[in-house]
Amino acid sequence: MAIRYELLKTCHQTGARLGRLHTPHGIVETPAFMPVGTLATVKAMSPEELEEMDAQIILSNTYHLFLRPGHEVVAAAGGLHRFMHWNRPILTDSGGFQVFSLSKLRHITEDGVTFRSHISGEPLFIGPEKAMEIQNALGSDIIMAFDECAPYPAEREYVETSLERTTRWAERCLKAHKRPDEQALFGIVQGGVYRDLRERSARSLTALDFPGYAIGGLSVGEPKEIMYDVLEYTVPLLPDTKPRYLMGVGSPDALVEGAVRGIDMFDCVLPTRIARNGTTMTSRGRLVVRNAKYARDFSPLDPACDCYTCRNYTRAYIRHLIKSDEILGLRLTTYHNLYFLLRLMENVRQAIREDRLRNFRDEFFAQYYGQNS
Ligand SMILES: Nc1nc(=O)c2cc3nc(NCCN4CCCCC4)[nH]c3cc2[nH]1
Repeated sequence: MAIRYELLKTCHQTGARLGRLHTPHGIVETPAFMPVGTLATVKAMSPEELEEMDAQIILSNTYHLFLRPGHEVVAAAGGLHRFMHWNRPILTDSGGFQVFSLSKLRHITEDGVTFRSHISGEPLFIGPEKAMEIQNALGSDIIMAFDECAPYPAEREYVETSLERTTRWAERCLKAHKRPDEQALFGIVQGGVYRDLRERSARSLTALDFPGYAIGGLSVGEPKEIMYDVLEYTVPLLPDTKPRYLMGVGSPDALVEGAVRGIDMFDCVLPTRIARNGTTMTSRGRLVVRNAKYARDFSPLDPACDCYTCRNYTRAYIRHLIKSDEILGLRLTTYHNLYFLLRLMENVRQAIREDRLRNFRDEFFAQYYGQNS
């Protein structure tokens, strides 16, 4: 078995669970947040800094690495872990979502998706078999089925046709996957915001007995309340002995609300992306450090944070760096934002251990969202 999920405890106050995901590159305590390293690097962070802040697992992208440098180059380096000098677990997304969010002139057929590279413009193709070939070559510990993430909003019949094809693609992925003992293939539940379609997708995929399940098709512009509704009726359809991964979700409220509803794994570019324009996450809410009001503020980004950035630098200095486009500026804000979310997930795990996640959520939200409202 490539991975083993150990269910340690279910929170009595909520549907949250404490787990341990055993992978060939180490153990992931769940619920866990996965920093996104799309191009084989978590932007502005070194692997040593990610280890220092206790990032347990990171995400990388099939689509991007297929285009550049090419999965054959990564394979020749000995795989993604060797290539990027990261020896903890890696999860790779399968490319479906990225083709739609990045490339032009894409065209879906039963075979897969033809598109033009957003870098060179050359015509390319990815389908289930190609997505497996690329991820097998990358050597990530967890790989994702090739799917279509239906847009939001989308007509019911579009979502239905799409989920039926995604299920057929999932079966083709299972057949094409060459290394099931070393790399765990997760199925991805689709179905948009239609309850009966979500149930159909979940039932079809659980019948195929994947080692883990992702909930896709969310965090694509739908209101958060709708996302939480979809989780309420989709998560219970997934086996509780296997990990559940909510794709593309990473704001503090959505991480806590997702954990409350039984999600074990999350990923999002949010913390690293907003850091690069000087927006930081603090225990008292978002702080846009480039704002003039911090020009002479010699306190840390977050007085309640003990990260490298908050122990050694001030808002005034970080603001100066960001305004001056100094590389150290975005490194410091990135370090802090990732540290903040990783600590948040640690606090969520502790709250589950103590059966008080609902209380924790209320206290955290009052601090994070209260002051700014
Ligand atoms: N294979 C696959 N299938 C999905 O349905 C999927 C659904 C997703 N939904 C998101 N949302 C990302 C939202 N993100 C928020 C911060 C700014 C950039 C976009 N990422 C996703 C990735 C996905 N990957």
